[in-house]
Amino acid sequence: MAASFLRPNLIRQSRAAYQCAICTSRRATLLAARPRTQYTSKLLRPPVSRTYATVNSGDPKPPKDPKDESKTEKDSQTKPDSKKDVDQQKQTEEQKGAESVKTESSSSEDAKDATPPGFVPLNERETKAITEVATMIKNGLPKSQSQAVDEAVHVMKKGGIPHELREVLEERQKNPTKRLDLATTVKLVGIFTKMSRMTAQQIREEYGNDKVSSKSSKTDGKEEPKIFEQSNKGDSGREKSKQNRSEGQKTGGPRVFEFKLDTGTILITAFLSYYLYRSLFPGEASRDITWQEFRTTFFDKGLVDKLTVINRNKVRVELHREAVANLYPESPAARQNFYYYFSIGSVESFERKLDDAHAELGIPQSERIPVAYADEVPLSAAILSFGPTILIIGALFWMSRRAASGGGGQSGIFGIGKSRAKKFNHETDIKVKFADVAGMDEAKVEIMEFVSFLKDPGRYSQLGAKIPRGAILSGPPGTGKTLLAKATAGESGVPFFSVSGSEFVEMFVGVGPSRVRDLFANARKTTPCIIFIDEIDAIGKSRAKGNFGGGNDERESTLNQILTEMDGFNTSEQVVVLAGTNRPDVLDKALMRPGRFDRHISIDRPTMDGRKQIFMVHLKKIVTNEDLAHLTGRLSALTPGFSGADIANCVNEAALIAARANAKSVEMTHFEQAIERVIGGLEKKSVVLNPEEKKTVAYHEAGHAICGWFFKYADPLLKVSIIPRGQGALGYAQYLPAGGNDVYLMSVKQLMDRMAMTLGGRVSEEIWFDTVTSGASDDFNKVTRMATAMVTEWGMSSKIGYLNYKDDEQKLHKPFSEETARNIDQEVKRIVDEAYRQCKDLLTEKKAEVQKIAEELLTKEMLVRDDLVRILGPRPFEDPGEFSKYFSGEGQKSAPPPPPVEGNDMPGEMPSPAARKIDDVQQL
Ligand SMILES: Nc1ncnc2c1ncn2[C@@H]1O[C@H](COP(=O)(O)OP(=O)(O)OP(=O)(O)O)[C@@H](O)[C@H]1O
Repeated sequence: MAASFLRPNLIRQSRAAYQCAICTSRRATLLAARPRTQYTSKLLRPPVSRTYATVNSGDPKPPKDPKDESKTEKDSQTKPDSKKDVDQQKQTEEQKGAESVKTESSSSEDAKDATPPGFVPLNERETKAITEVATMIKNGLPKSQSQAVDEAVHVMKKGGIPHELREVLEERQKNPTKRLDLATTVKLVGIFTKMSRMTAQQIREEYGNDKVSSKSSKTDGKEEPKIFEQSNKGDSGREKSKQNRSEGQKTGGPRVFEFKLDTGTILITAFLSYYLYRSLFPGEASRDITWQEFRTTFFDKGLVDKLTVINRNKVRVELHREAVANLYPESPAARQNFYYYFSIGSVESFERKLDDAHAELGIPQSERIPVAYADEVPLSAAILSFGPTILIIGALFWMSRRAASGGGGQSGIFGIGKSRAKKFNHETDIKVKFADVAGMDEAKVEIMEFVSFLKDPGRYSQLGAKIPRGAILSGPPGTGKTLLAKATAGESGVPFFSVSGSEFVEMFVGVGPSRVRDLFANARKTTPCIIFIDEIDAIGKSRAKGNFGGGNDERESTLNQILTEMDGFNTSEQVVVLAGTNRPDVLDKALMRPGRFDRHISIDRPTMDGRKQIFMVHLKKIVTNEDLAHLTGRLSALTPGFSGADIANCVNEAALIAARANAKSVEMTHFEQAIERVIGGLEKKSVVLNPEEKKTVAYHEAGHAICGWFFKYADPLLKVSIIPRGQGALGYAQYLPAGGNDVYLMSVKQLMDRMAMTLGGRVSEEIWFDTVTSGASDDFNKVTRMATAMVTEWGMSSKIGYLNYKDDEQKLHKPFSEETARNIDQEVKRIVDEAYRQCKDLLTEKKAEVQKIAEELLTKEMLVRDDLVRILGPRPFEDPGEFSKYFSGEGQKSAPPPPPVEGNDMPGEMPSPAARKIDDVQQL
């Protein structure tokens, strides 16, 4: 705000002020010698003269009388050099002032209200003194400047003088012969400048005010003029308020609100105000000017200290700060770090111009203004170039702060190398004991050794025995590997670190090994303890195999780190590492060598006995009134191939079904429904088959059932239904595993009977309908796989011989010749054709039985083993083994188990009674 109206003044007034200031400076002579005619009075005249003539700020400025101007100039040129001259000068000034007032009065006759009232001329003594001082200052100034001083004096005579000037005057009066010293001269120049500027602005404001003017008109000459009365006003105001306050207290009048300000409040307020002011009106740090402005305003006046050419296109003007500050205390140029800039076309032209200017002013070579050259990057460009870096650092900082604030320091960028292992405390978290792990007796014996080592290491060390570092628990999903590891920790009463192999893998390089290090470091702090790494195949894959297609260095280095850490254990360190995997075959050999995972404990799906025990464990948790021995036997017979997790799920499912039926306890039917549901999926009542489709499904299922019933080595049917279930299965059937026991070996006869039974559905359709359906595709798939395995793996084809061509998906080329391939195809087809013939012969022979079963199915939708016995008579072959014990009872609602599960070497292919029927637990 201030800058906006000061700027023109600065340019106009700087000349007058400067000319005085330099009287005492080194360059005074130089400048005095300068041809002064170059300054035109019009250009240099301070605005005071115009302002003074215009009382009302809103009025247009009256044009200057050229006569007056020339006259003033003429007067200014007169340089009094004696006391007489001074008197004469004084008279001239007075006369001029009077004339001026007269001129103003006459020029404003039309607008009387514009006449400035209340002007109090100085008393005679002061007038004389001020004129004297002005004369001294004017000495050596160009005439235009003298005129400016004259005009300031003129204004002062009307408006009064400030205290400082009065002091100077008094000093002069005491010692009239004394010459003005440098400090006083500078001070006086400042006062004159300020005076003229203040007069220009304030007279308009102060004396345009009627109230003030009427008040002022009453003042006599002894009083301080209004424009310098502010401090007095303040004092009297304070006194008045004091007076008011005491009066108010006395009279009980309105209380005057008082602000009590302490130093702290003042400082804070000052700081806040400054901050607010700075943010609203940011101070200038630079200002652009033109060459001409530079020349006339600064250069010609000797205010320039140094010039710096920046980036060859701009020049920074460094001024003599003290001189500028003394002359123009309010000018921004007086501030530190404020610079003027002007643009140049080229450095050469600038240098030429500067040389010319120096020459013009007659400045000798040795005193010329120094010019420096610099390359500077603008702040904005610097910020821009550093922007991305700052942004990244900021983001990292922010992320680290976030990491530190949440997630216990394990999330975020700095927690990335920390192990994610969950630590279970044996006292609070791990309640699992070996009693909770049913079956797997051999595995338990193996792992028990770790428990006794952790409990009593001395027993082993005293005999010099080294305890195995760890064990790999391998087996199909849900067979209780984690449970066994937990039970080990629970039994030995040590902390248990559980982590999944995949948690070591991150997208950042080096995170895996670092997490491994961290995990083992933590474990060592809390020895004895157990580390359990689940799904270790995620990192422990064979390095040779894993490298296929580019390799995975990160995974390898994680594995190496595990190997190193396990090697690094002291024999005394009681840290046992257990690892679980479903794919022991892909693990790196180095992991399995003695000294690392010494023990390899294979946990298979539970046997009949194991299932019984597992059922027993889980049945304890639910309410049932059934005979537990019979129940567990029957249920385990119904669930061949079920893993521990499947059994746990079944028991829980049964409890849920019972709860849905509002039963008081869980009954056998609930368990059977649960098993059906686990095997076949939900009944889909919404899928409604049309009668023709239903008939086809019924005859399809009847074909399977008859085959199962009359082929000796096929699996006899326990239950069949044509209610759609699961994902697109239109029928559902359960069979007793062949021979009534868990199957470990399959003979050619068994395989042929099973294949024939699998084809029973399609053959029945062919016999009973004009056309066949797509419902047997899954059957064909199974049959093909069985026949292929017979030919290529089990050596059951005389043509191919005793060779194993097991299909390996990772191999791109078949390991046999084209001719062998053709022979394999022929043999597979031959076997399937044989099975087909066997099936067709049977179903043609038993056409009536097929029809009976199918019709019954269509009416009842579901048949159990007893229905089959009723319709077909007892099965012509004895059912050996334990199964008969649980399924021979009359009227028992049977829910027979699914077929045996395909193990590594077991076929386990079963017929699909209907399209996409799910009858193999492995497909669940
Ligand atoms: N032998 C068993 N005795 C009792 N419950 C068992 C047994 N095996 C499995 N379970 C049940 O199955 C659940 C899952 O078992 P667990 O998590 O140990 O399987 P896993 O072999 O580690 O599976 P994955 O290989 O998928 O990790 C257990 O919580 C438990 O309820």
